Amino acid sequence: MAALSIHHFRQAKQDGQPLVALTAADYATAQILDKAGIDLILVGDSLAMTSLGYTSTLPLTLEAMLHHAQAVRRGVERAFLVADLPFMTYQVQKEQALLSAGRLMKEAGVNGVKLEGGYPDMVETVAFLVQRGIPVLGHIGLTPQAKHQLGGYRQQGKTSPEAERLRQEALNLEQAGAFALVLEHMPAELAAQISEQVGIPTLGIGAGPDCDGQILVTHDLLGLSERIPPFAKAYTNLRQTILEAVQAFVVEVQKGAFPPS
Ligand SMILES: Nc1nc(=O)c2c([nH]1)NC[C@@H]1CN(c3ccc(C(=O)N[C@@H](CCC(=O)O)C(=O)O)cc3)CN21
Ligand SMILES: CC(C)C(=O)C(=O)O
Ligand SMILES: [Mg+2]
Repeated sequence: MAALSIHHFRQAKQDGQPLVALTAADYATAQILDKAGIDLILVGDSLAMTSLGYTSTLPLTLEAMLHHAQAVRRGVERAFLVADLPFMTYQVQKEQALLSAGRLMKEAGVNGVKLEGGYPDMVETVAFLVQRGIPVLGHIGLTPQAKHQLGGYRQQGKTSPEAERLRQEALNLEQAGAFALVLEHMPAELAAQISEQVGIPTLGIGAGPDCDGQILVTHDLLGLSERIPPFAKAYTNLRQTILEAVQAFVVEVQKGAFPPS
């Protein structure tokens, strides 16, 4: 199976073919997503919450991200593989971002990185990485690493100056060379406008149906999360399924039915 390249994303937008992206944090999940034909697999820093039990994405280290990205890499043959740059591994200066992205590419074999924010310094950082051959996925709207600045995981871009700022950030990130943009938790109409304005594809999460593709956290889709954001959808309830399987094992062992004699 041929691995997808950066060109697939622009082509999909031109063809009006919706892009599908999901997160993964381990080998088995990555294999299943890849088999299902997902276009992009993100080793999202949300794994700090879904897989590690933290209450935000802030504690995740670059070492922990490398460990998960390496596991995911072994399970992916076709999808374009992107890792989030963890909090404070890229914001200090653009050289820090380059070194962090470089480690993820060399030590985990990811195809690109995602970083949060479209403010002028971050746009410069994106250009710095792209010029040095690193595909960058932008991320604007709700940027979870800024939760304490934003006052929680609230929808962004609700006022008209805020919406205008996000439209400008999208254009600036496109100009800097980002190959696609994540639009998180913003009004559907704003995400639709941004998607029409930029030539690169947008991947929406809580950003309505008119993005060029959608991304979700796999734990939410599978019903493994304790709570899911208001915009997510659980397509199954694996918490319940796993509980029932484990309870069946407990019962069989306790009554001597497993292993069979
Ligand atoms: N499992 C999981 N799924 C995600 O989509 C996700 C994460 N984790 N972790 C990182 C961020 C956090 N996300 C979230 C989390 C909660 C809300 C949420 O509940 N929002 C409510 C209340 C916001 C508030 O006032 O604090 C809302 O109505 O917008 C939204 C996005 C999206 N991302
Ligand atoms: C939800 C996506 C966009 C993300 O950044 C993550 O999972 O960390
Ligand atoms: Mg993230």
